[in-house]
Amino acid sequence: MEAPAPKTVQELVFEEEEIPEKYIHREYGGHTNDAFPYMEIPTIDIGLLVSSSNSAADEIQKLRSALSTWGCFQAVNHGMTPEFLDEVRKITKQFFELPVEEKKKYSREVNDIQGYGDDMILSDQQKLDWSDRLYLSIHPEDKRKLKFWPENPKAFRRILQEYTMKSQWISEVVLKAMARSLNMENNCFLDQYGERAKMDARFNFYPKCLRPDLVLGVKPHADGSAITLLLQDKSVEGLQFMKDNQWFRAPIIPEALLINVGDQAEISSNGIFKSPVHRVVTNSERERISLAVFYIPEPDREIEPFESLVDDSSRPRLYKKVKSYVDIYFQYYQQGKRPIDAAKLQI
Ligand SMILES: O=C(O)CCC(=O)C(=O)O
Ligand SMILES: [Fe+2]
Repeated sequence: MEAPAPKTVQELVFEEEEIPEKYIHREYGGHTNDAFPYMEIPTIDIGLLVSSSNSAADEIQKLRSALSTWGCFQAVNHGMTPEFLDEVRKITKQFFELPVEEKKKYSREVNDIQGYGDDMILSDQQKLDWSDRLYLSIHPEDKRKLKFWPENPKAFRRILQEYTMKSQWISEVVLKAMARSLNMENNCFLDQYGERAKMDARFNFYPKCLRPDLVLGVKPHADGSAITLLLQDKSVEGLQFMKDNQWFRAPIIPEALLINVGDQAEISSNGIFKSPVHRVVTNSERERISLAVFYIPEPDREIEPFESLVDDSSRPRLYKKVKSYVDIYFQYYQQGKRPIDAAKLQI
């Protein structure tokens, strides 16, 4: 007989008073979000990146500087209206508000990432994240597993389809601008990642937690993607980025998408762009949602630093060639290690 599926965090909140040991992070400092300073995260106008105006060059310089320091920026003027972003937040909330039994129609299978559920358990010592998720492959279309795509709320599939198309356009604009900012040919990232690069969506739900000082919504990690587009909750903070060994909280700009470098673009750029370590803290008063879209190279592509960014004297090659990075990623992540360390060359 199969073992019963583990409880989602939402069920724990309803049924149990004590926080189970596997969620408790002993090393976590027990601070609330407002104990941390805000990061100075740059805002970039996506419309300017595609324009031929004089300000385009300045914006591209700003992008390079953002991605080589914080590794992220707030994207505005990206073609999605604030009303549309609110609709995306609304279907996310509506899905997680459904009764548990209804959501379980979309439960992921034990060893598959797609579907609804809690943190995937890959190691015995693993600490669990205080969040429930719905993980869906959204592009290319033949990678979709529609049985996991909610039919309730009614608008879910239509809105996700539109969000997918717009996110793809934004990702391509950003990847081309990243190339130009390095004085390279427009399509070099896109060509390395392949025509059938994937996009996966992760809808995150962070229930309230009576002891936010003991748990983490998401443990510290850097993304395994090439880049990630994040739609934050409109009013509840929780996301934090690490820089120079200190945590900073990410501010909310309701109409912006927060875009960050993932490990694979750090590798392609030979370390010029930084894949930032980030985490999510929880909150005793309010639940929080977010939606991350990961842009992931085709699995059989070899990802390695561009030749033109390697120079034996001034900028030695920092990373090996990697393939199917996302597979090694999860093994490392769940043991609390940084997967990109596996790709580093000893210098
Ligand atoms: O919820 C957030 O703000 C961030 C989530 C995140 O880092 C992720 O899904 O990889
Ligand atoms: Fe992340």
